[in-house]
Amino acid sequence: MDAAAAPANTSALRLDVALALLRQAGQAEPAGDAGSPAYLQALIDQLVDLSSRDALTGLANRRNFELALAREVDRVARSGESALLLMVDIDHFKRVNDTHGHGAGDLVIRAVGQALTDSVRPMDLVARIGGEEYAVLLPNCPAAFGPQVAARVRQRVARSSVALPDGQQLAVTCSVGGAFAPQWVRSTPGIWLQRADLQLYRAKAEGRDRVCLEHTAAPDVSVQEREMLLGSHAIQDSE
Ligand SMILES: Nc1nc2c(ncn2[C@@H]2O[C@H](COP(=O)(O)OP(=O)(O)OP(=O)(O)O)[C@@H](O)[C@H]2O)c(=O)[nH]1
Repeated sequence: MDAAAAPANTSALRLDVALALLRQAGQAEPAGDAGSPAYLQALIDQLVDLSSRDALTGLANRRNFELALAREVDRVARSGESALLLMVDIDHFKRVNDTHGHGAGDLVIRAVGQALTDSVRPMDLVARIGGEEYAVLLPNCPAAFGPQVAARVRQRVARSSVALPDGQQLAVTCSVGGAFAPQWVRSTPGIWLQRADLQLYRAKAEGRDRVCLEHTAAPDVSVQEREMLLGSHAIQDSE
């Protein structure tokens, strides 16, 4: 038998914690002989999936989102396609927890995650990246569609009322900030995130339940991005 395909000695593998995690997440143990390569690969795949998802909403988690954002920055720099990043934050969420309890807060977080997923294409990535903060990454989103897409996301959340166990219906709104990745420029995920975050901050400061997008379709290139594109000498030369 091929050594690589030989079953591992499962008693030496300590699979119990991995299997308990799967059970806790409501997933079945992989089929097949425990210790066989197919079984172990399926187990690894399930654990990878678990470690990429947010436990409360099932959305992509921050780790998964950061990987996707870095990939998208590279893709945009190579292809020149435009991609939009939206940061979404539930408005006055603390009040929900304070007034209705954390259980209600969790229901709202789930409902907003679902509304976001329903408002974008399957190819877009919706992630929960903090308590009541989400990111939506929209590859191949032409600049002219940005305002429309962001408005749809905000409206979809505002339309969804959340049913609480005591029968109350809770209205929720969110603020949305967005920025396009600079095309043809090797930027960094951090700079892109910062730009979108700045717009989210504006949306909150201007009254919430609104969208703020970075103004220019081809956003200004930061000093750091210009350095990456042209080298620091070119920056000094042009100043
Ligand atoms: N129920 C629940 N609450 C959470 C979770 N994660 C964070 N929070 C709460 O989310 C609240 C966030 O409050 P703030 O950051 O003040 O934001 P906000 O009340 O939404 O105010 P604005 O964003 O300014 O509109 C805090 O009370 C956190 O405890 C979670 O997983 N579940």
